Amino acid sequence: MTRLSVNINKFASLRNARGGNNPDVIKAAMDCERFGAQGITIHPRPDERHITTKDVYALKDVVTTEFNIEGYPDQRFLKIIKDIRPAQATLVPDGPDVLTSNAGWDTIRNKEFLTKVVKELKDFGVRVSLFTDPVIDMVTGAKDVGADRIELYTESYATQYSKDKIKAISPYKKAAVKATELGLGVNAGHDLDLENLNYLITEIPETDEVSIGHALICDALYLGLENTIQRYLKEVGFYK
Ligand SMILES: CC(=O)[C@@H](O)[C@H](O)COP(=O)(O)O
Ligand SMILES: NCC(=O)COP(=O)(O)O
Repeated sequence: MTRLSVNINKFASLRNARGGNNPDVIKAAMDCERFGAQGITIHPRPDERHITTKDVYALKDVVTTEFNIEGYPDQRFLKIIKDIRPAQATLVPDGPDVLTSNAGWDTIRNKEFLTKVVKELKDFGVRVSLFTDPVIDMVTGAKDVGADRIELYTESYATQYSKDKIKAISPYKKAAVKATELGLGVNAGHDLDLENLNYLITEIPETDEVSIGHALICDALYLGLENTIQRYLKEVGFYK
């Protein structure tokens, strides 16, 4: 069964636009869980453009489902993980100034660095997932550095889905098969939405978890948060 983790970054983007506490990010996390989300994902970027360090510590006390914290493993991030001990840390190779995540790790070139940080995080009792392009060598590299899971970076799947979904999913299926062979769990995320989600899950049923933020929050503006989460749960096959 694939689990749905709701990425709540965009609640914080909206809140930060006015500097007050509307919407309340902590309440939003609790509501997402109440409405059925099986996890909460955040990506506390160094510039605090959305989720702030203060949010991270406040969320620790309220998240009762799987807490997944994403980020580049610099000293700030490592301290957050050490203090919070979430269920999962997802490492992304983002520079501090990217608009949004735009690539998976080169797990071969960064082997030494990743081996060190993956071990450090696993020693905290945290599951470690690496944001990875659907490239076999990168999946093998993720295994070699000691990761527990990969998170397939689904931007190119999402972009190509409407033109040729069979072609779009093909490298992802191969990467997921390889990951499973190697004993790695498989997560997926980035630009997943109500259009492209079900096909991904149908073609890669071994997907352990999807983390979805941008499209889900946009949908919630029209459909309401509870209804939207229920619709995403339906797409991941929760209501069979
Ligand atoms: C790793 C990943 O794909 C997401 O965390 C994505 O980067 C969302 O981050 P933003 O909300 O900052 O775009
Ligand atoms: N890991 C992906 C994520 O958390 C959300 O990505 P998006 O749905 O905001 O593109």
